Amino acid sequence: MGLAGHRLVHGGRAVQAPAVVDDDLLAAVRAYQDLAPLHVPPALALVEAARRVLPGVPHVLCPDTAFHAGLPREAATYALPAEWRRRWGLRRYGFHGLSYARAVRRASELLGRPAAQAHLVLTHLGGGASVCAVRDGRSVDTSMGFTPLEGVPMSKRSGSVDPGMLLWLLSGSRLSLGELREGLEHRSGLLGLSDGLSGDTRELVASGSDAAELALGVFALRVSREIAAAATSLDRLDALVFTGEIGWDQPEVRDAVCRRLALLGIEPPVRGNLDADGFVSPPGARVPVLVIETREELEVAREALAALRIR
Ligand SMILES: Nc1ncnc2c1ncn2[C@@H]1O[C@H](COP(=O)(O)OP(=O)(O)O)[C@@H](O)[C@H]1O
Ligand SMILES: CC(=O)OP(=O)(O)O
Ligand SMILES: [Mg+2]
Repeated sequence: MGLAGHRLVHGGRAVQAPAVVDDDLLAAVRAYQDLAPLHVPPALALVEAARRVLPGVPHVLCPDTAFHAGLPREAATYALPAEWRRRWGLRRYGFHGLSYARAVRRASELLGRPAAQAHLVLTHLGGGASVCAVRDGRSVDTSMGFTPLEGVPMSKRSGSVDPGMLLWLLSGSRLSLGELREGLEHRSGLLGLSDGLSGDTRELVASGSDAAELALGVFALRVSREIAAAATSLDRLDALVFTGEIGWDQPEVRDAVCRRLALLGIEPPVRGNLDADGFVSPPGARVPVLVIETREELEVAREALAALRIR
């Protein structure tokens, strides 16, 4: 028997754990697609096509949000009118959960400590970027919220910006809703910071221009700030974990982030890129720094199999 596993970035309230697809579930997911417009519509189109090509196998949706489903309420709640929160289900969900679930398991193997006892800060830096605090193996805070637009700057997405500025841009006839969305989702982040040069840190590091330096500087500041903030949810820091495409292949970014975190006992890495998951911190470092390759597809396979075994 076969099965097909699918990454679903936003499960909303419809899919809080890996679940086998049927028509009702897909209809429920469709209600959430505009909360992750870059991710969910193409994923749903793929699920529909895969169901037509492989009608005889179960299709399992594995949500990014599942890893954060148990966020403490202080971490999940926005300081907004309670009536709005109730009416529209406004809350912080968190994303990159498949990446974090696997990275926590790999980090605990490398640290020789059970995942259920691990206190970690992890950062997934790639097309999308986020930070997550893990306490006793569970997500207790994360930088992305209701949508994958909150938090640190990303390749082309803005991350958090002053909500008052967004209101100002929308008022009068400065920007339309469509223009604002397009700018925040496609022309911001590293690309916007570097004045359109690139959303890819490899090109920014190679460029060495003033605009590239500004982009990398803002990125390192925002990521290290979010890491320090995440650490306030932990009693101790067993390790800092870099993952995501940039986390994996950009030693200059890891170095710039770690240099800002001396107060947390983190030292600059002594190793560059690795061939396999491992340590980049010096031997005996007070806080080990780990680099773990993103393999979301392996986590999807694992979670999809587990979902079927339970049934
Ligand atoms: N150092 C980097 N290495 C790899 N990808 C990078 C790097 N810096 C930025 N990126 C961007 O991150 C994305 C990684 O690819 P992909 O995995 O498809 O994106 P996503 O994280 O959105 O799933 C690409 O858009 C790429 O341009
Ligand atoms: C949730 C998210 O932003 O995912 P990605 O980094 O794959 O775009
Ligand atoms: Mg990705």
